[in-house]
Formats: sequence, structure tokens, C-alpha cells
Amino acid sequence: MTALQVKHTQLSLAECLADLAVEVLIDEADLSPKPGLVDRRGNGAHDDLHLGLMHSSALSLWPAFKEMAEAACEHGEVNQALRETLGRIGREGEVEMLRVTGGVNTHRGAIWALGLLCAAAALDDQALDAGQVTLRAARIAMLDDRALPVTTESHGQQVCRTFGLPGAREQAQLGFPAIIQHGLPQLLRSRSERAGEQNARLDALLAIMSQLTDTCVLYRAGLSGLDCMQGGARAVIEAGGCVSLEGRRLLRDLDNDMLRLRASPGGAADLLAATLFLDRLAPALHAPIGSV
Ligand SMILES: CC(C)(COP(=O)(O)OP(=O)(O)OC[C@H]1O[C@@H](n2cnc3c(N)ncnc32)[C@H](O[C@H]2O[C@H](COP(=O)(O)OP(=O)(O)OP(=O)(O)O)[C@@H](O)[C@H]2O)[C@@H]1O)[C@@H](O)C(=O)NCCC(=O)NCCS
Ligand SMILES: Nc1ncnc2[nH]cnc12
Repeated sequence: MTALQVKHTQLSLAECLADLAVEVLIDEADLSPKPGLVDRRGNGAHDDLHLGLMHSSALSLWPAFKEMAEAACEHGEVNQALRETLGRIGREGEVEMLRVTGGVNTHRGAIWALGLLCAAAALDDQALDAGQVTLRAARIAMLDDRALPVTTESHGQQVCRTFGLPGAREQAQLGFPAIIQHGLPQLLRSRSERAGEQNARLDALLAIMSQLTDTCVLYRAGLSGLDCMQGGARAVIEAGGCVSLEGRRLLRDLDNDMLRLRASPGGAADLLAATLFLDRLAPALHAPIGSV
């Protein structure tokens, strides 16, 4: 038996899912050049973030993702008790993230999206198609977390109320349309056009940015910032994506615009990580022994 076989046979379903969630967060952080976001080149539109912190934050979330998947296995169905258990684990994960980053919000949206997807995948590991998993995640997200502490309004709540637009909560409740209708199809399309894996991931991010009402961008740069993000991302895709010369030029322009506006599409970045999670889910869990 090889070392790889040992690894595969020893990991539980919840551990495999937590491994995958952390892996896609690290891949998202490393992907470069991303407009306005932390990547291998630098801090993007952030004064308080850097790549090392994104990595530490991602690694700190492994126990939370594992516990969320285990909770789903134990409950065995979508119900109120599961929703509230996930909420408690998610809040504990946020506390650990803030401890590791010294108080910087690196992955709040990712805990939400990937936590729901880990739980949804664990509920039925024989139905791992992206549509099936996001539907189960949406059914969990539709349930109210009655244990949610009453705190001051989050940035997301503030801008959703001000502009009357949907945020992270609604994205999940609708079954992650930004992933299912935009991110994942673009990832597959760019791959099939032989754009190269890094360009295909960048194109998937841009496809998400071209549609998403990202509350991080709305909070920092208002509606004009959101228009700039969506229009700029659409222009890159329409020019032929990141593999094309014109697409690359427009990507650089978009990055400059986002930096000038101090706007960082953190919500879109989380949804790219979630896109990569769904893309790898079935192969990661069903790989024949010895092939992982
Ligand atoms: C339901 C919750 C998601 C809370 O949502 P809400 O909108 O009320 O709260 P926010 O604190 O604003 O967090 C939402 C985060 O989701 C990401 N996001 C933004 N827009 C969207 C969207 N349209 N669709 C999906 N996801 C979206 C985003 O996260 C990323 O950005 C963060 C960094 O942002 P940044 O602007 O740099 O940092 P801030 O400190 O906020 O502001 P500045 O001062 O710097 O400007 C980073 O976290 C990325 O991950 C939003 O931040 C859910 O979180 C919740 O209820 N949690 C409670 C516990 C729970 O149930 N957990 C999950 C169990 S499965
Ligand atoms: N790469 C990144 N840069 C800034 N904020 C983020 N939130 C999630 N991923 C991010």
C-alpha cells in the first residue's frame, strides 16, 4: 500500500470535505492577478491583509468545516436543529479566524458559503452534482437561525437595506446563482477553449464579478463602484477573457479602477472558492483508492 492509499482510506468524509474547503481557499488567495484582491502580487485594495494572513486564516477554518460536515452526517437531513448547529459552529469559526488574523475579517463570507456547501455535500455523498449540492445548501440557508445574537448591523445588512439589493444570505438562499449560472459554466468554457487553468479560474472570477451585488464593494464604493466592477469584469470576458491580449489589458484597467476606489470584491472571491469546491467535489470524494 502506498502513502497516498493510506491517506485516502484514513480520512473521514468530513475530513475530506474540510481538506477540500481549505484547499480551494488557498487556491483562490494564490490566484493572480485578481482585481482589487489580495494575491501573489500584493495586498490589493487592503491595508490590513496580505497573502500569508489569507493562508493562515484558511488553515484555521479546517476544524469548523469538518465539524459542519460532521453535524450534517449526524442530523442526516435538512432541519432546524442542523441549521442552528451550523450557525453556532460558523460563529465559533469566525472567532477563531479573528484570533488568528488579529481581528481582520478575512473569510466571513467563505465560512458561510463553504460551510453550507460542506454540510450539503455531507448530507448525501451520492448526489454531488453542483445543482444538487447547492439546492440542499439553499434549503439549509432558508431556515432562520434563532440563536443568532442580536448585534449591530453588519456591513452587508447596512448596504442591502440602503440599496435594496441582495447580499450573501440571499445568494445562498437562491442556490448560489452566481456560481451555477456564471462561475462554473465560465470555468468549464474557458478550460474547453484551452485558456489554461489559471486563466480559466480568473475568467470564472470575472464572470461572477460581472453579475454579483458584492456587499464589500457596495460598502466601500457605493453603486458607482459596483457598476465599475460589473462593467469592467464583463468587458474582459467580452474581449475574449484573460487569455487574450485585449482581455489582459482590460483586466489591468479594472485592477487600477478597483485600487483607486479602494474596492475589494471579497464576496466574489469567496464564490470563486466555492465554484472550485463544487468543480472538484465528486472527483475528490469518489476518486478510486490510490488515485488521490
Ligand atoms: C449570513 C452571513 C453571510 C452574514 O451576512 P451579512 O451580509 O449580514 O454580513 P457581512 O458581515 O457583511 O458578511 C457577508 C460576507 O459575505 C461576502 N459577500 C459579500 N457580498 C456577497 C454576495 N453578494 N454573495 C456572497 N457573498 C458575499 C463577504 O465576505 C468576503 O469579504 C470579506 C472581506 O470584506 P472587507 O470589505 O474587506 O471587510 P470588512 O471588515 O467587512 O469591511 P471593511 O471595513 O474592510 O470595508 C471577507 O470576509 C470575505 O469572506 C462579506 O463580508 C453569515 O456570515 C452569518 O450569518 N454568519 C453567522 C454564523 C453562521 O451562520 N455561519 C455560517 C454557518 S454555515
Ligand atoms: N483574495 C482576497 N482578497 C481580499 N479579500 C478576500 N476575501 C476572500 N478572498 C479575498
